[in-house]
Amino acid sequence: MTEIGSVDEVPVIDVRALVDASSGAAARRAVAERLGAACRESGFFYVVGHGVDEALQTRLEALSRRFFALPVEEKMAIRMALGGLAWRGYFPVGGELTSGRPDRKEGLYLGTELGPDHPLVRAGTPLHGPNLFPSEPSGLREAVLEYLAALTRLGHSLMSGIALSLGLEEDYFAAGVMADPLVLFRIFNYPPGPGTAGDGQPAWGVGEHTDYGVLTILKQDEAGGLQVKSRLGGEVRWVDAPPIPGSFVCNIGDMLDRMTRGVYRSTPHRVLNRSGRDRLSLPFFFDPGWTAEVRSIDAPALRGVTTAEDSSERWDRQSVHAFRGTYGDYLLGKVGKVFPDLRSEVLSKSES
Ligand SMILES: O=C(O)CCC(=O)C(=O)O
Ligand SMILES: [Fe+2]
Repeated sequence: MTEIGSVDEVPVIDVRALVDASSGAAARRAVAERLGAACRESGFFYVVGHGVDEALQTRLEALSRRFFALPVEEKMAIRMALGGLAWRGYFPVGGELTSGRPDRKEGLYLGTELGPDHPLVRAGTPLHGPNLFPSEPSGLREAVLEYLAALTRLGHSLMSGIALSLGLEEDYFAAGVMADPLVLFRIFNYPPGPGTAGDGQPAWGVGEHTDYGVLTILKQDEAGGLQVKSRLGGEVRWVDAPPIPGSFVCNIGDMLDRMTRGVYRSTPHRVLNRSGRDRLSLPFFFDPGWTAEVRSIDAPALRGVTTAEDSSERWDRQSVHAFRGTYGDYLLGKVGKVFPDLRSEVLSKSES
């Protein structure tokens, strides 16, 4: 397999063999080994050879830019408050908090399109339901749904490699916690702006955090600004994960960290848009099913590993390893912190 190179500590991995169902076992295992190494070292990696149609990506990016260019009143026609329990819609700059501070970004919250008759929607399950698509620009709905289908396929392919890297059957996740994945998707626009906030701190597009689920697949534009907290060699430092044409940046989330007892790391990251223009990014979150029980995995590659407890070093000082329950329980505990205005509405409805 060709080595494409790496950007600081974030390797670039050609995943063609995992995506192509006709590839041989040895080629798949070779990719899996590289994924496993990246998950242990930085928890971040780029993927190329992923097979996601470039024309679809270009179309989605152009439509997203047209949406964000609309006057804010028009965008607010699909504000998140109207999405209710499904947690979908638009939020304006400053509407989301990470690490307790408002982020310098606006965004559109999306996810798997579920109609009112879907059993989870009927049961009033938070974060499940129909999307709130804008009326303008037309075509955004179709592009989003096509992209979600393509990225869901890619998510399963990458998870088959991650399963192999742990010495598990390829379908371990697809037949288990990812059988009915919770797919959340966001389109963010980070406006250009002051490098610092009023208190002299950097005006973060997104503050330091880890992602909650299993795997995040991020498409970012040319502006750059994503930073990853590297701990390679025992030294903590922030490294850039700049855009690489044709690639996605992937990182693993808290649930894979939890399942692997801290061997595969959900690594903190943050965004600062220093480009002087808008920065568009599209993170796709591939998460365990809402009712999936997340526990540590008995994998050959993890035998004899004791849990690496890192809560004292974590951005939120919380232990993912102490967590017991379903992914839905975990996520509900988190979302209220990032959208305090919506918290009471969602939590009170889901309890009733
Ligand atoms: O926009 C980005 O580049 C990253 C966003 C992110 O980290 C997140 O939404 O969890
Ligand atoms: Fe993130």
